[in-house]
Amino acid sequence: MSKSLLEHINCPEDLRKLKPSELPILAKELRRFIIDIVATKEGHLGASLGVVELTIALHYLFKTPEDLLVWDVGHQAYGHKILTQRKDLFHTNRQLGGLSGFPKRSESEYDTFGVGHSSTSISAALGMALASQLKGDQQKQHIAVIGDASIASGMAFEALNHAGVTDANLLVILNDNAIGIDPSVGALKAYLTKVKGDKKLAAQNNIIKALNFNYSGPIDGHNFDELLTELERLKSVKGPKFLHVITTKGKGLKQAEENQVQYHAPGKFDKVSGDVLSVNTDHLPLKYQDVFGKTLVSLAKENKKIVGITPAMLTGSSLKLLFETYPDRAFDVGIAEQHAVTLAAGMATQGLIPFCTIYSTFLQRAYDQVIHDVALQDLPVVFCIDRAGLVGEDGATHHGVFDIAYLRCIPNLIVCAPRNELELRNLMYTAQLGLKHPIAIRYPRGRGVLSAWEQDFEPIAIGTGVQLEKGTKVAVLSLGAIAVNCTKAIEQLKPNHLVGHYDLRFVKPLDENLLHDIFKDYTHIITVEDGAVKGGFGTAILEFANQHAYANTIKILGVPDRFINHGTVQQLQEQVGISADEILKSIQKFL
Ligand SMILES: Cc1ncc(C[n+]2csc(CCOP(=O)(O)OP(=O)(O)O)c2C)c(N)n1
Ligand SMILES: CC(=O)[C@@H](O)[C@H](O)COP(=O)(O)O
Ligand SMILES: [Mg+2]
Repeated sequence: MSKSLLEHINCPEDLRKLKPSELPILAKELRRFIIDIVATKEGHLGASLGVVELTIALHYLFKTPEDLLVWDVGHQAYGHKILTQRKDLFHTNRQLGGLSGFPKRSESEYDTFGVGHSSTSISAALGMALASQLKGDQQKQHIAVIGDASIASGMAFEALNHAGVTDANLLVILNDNAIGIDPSVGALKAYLTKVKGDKKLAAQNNIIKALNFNYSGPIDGHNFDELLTELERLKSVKGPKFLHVITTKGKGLKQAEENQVQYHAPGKFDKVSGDVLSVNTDHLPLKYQDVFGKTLVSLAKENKKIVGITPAMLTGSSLKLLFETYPDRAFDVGIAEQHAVTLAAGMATQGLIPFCTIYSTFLQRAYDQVIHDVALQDLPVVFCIDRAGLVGEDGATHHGVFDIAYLRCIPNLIVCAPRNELELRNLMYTAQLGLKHPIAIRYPRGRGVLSAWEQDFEPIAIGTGVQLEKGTKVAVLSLGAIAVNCTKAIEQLKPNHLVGHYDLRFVKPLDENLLHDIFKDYTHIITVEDGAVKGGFGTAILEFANQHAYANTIKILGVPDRFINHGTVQQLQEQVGISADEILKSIQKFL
């Protein structure tokens, strides 16, 4: 039986031995390879399928890894990984100990820049190009591949603005498929749509040319003739260049082309039919994101001041539920976390109650806006911080483990975490009752723990915790949803009189009355959080103990001072010592 082309290819040097006429065959095989593995191992699908031809063309024509290729976000880089020495390992993608789902410098010399968060590629590639210039290297090519949603972000614009006044050897490739995770938004999207239909506009009234780039395109990103001809030409064009490529997200798998939102990361699917494997989830608790979305709709019905804001995670955060009910009161601002936060601040100055929902990891990008625009002016913005804690397979770039530490030090800001869906609802309810300060409510990725999550709203007094279990010797203090692991650990000790369990709920302000009682009643304290130990919840408890000269032993469980890679949430919690079993071991040391 004759071997496939892909079987012969371990690295781009092998690829470069192929004839141009063989590339479409390779593209077909590469697509099949990606589909077959992602169907069972899960991961990001649509984006990688969309850039198969572009990936092959880039490695075919450029001399990678000497020429530097930077992928933006990196969720589209599966083809790149497979063609750059990782084909045999690709089945381990995103699993514990396996390949990362994103380019990563420590994984391969072909991964020139670590990514996961969007809109960094132009800055990084420009930095590399300027470094080459300073080193006197005239030969090296520097290429950033960025999507239409990612290029609309502030960071990407900052980089274009800089690049346009340099003579750096930089090629920016815009992979325009008119969609991010959800359909792309904004005036730039409208402009790009017009350019696709009206080539004259691209030639005359061109926003990229105005920034001093040599613009070409739009070209068909699935057509090798067009791609190879244009990329070859651009190799010898000096200075900053911009190639506008049109592709279809999910290309080559019918369902992925037709349902681009779902097939961004579809979970398991049938590799032959392409259908997503339907799992009956009726008996399972809702996802936290849906409790947020549904609760916001209920609150917005009663309180006309409520609006919702998301930076490009309309589906992921379930803000789409508000959008479907009140389209005028829900804002998807694109990948623009900084803008989302300051937009919320502006709205709050005018008496609106903005619920700004942002993944914990992406809020990192808007840190100054949280401090300078919201907290400093004490504006009552409600931050609903989704994907807080370890998120699993997306890994180090996406774990939401820093927010407790980076928010707790900000004056005026209330920081809390619901233990379950009811508490999430009640905290959201409390937040729109005329609160005079900003509040951050953090909750995890995935499902909650309750079946009866929808009950009458009850306000929660700010800065109050609750006793879940009374003990005498060891007090376990948890913050938020990680309480479930503590409960499971303590249940294994039954009959238990020694171990108490308290959900502090608020890391700021702390429930000092409750803490005084705990420190008086127990000798040993164990704090548990799904966040960074340095500066986090446990540290807050330690500060309290020091301030009041308590001498109890305090053990802090949480995410240690290193980046945590990918794996299932359960595996990673085990690894860092916050799974039920690991918490139990820590408790037993004090018994
Ligand atoms: C700073 C940041 N915000 C949000 C995200 C979540 N995110 C990942 S991919 C994506 C959409 C990217 O769209 P685009 O750049 O058009 O690439 P495509 O998926 O179409 O290939 C978003 C919003 C992110 N990775 N980084
Ligand atoms: C690549 C990226 O940043 C997103 O696609 C992210 O993986 C979404 O995470 P959730 O699956 O938690 O929505
Ligand atoms: Mg796109």
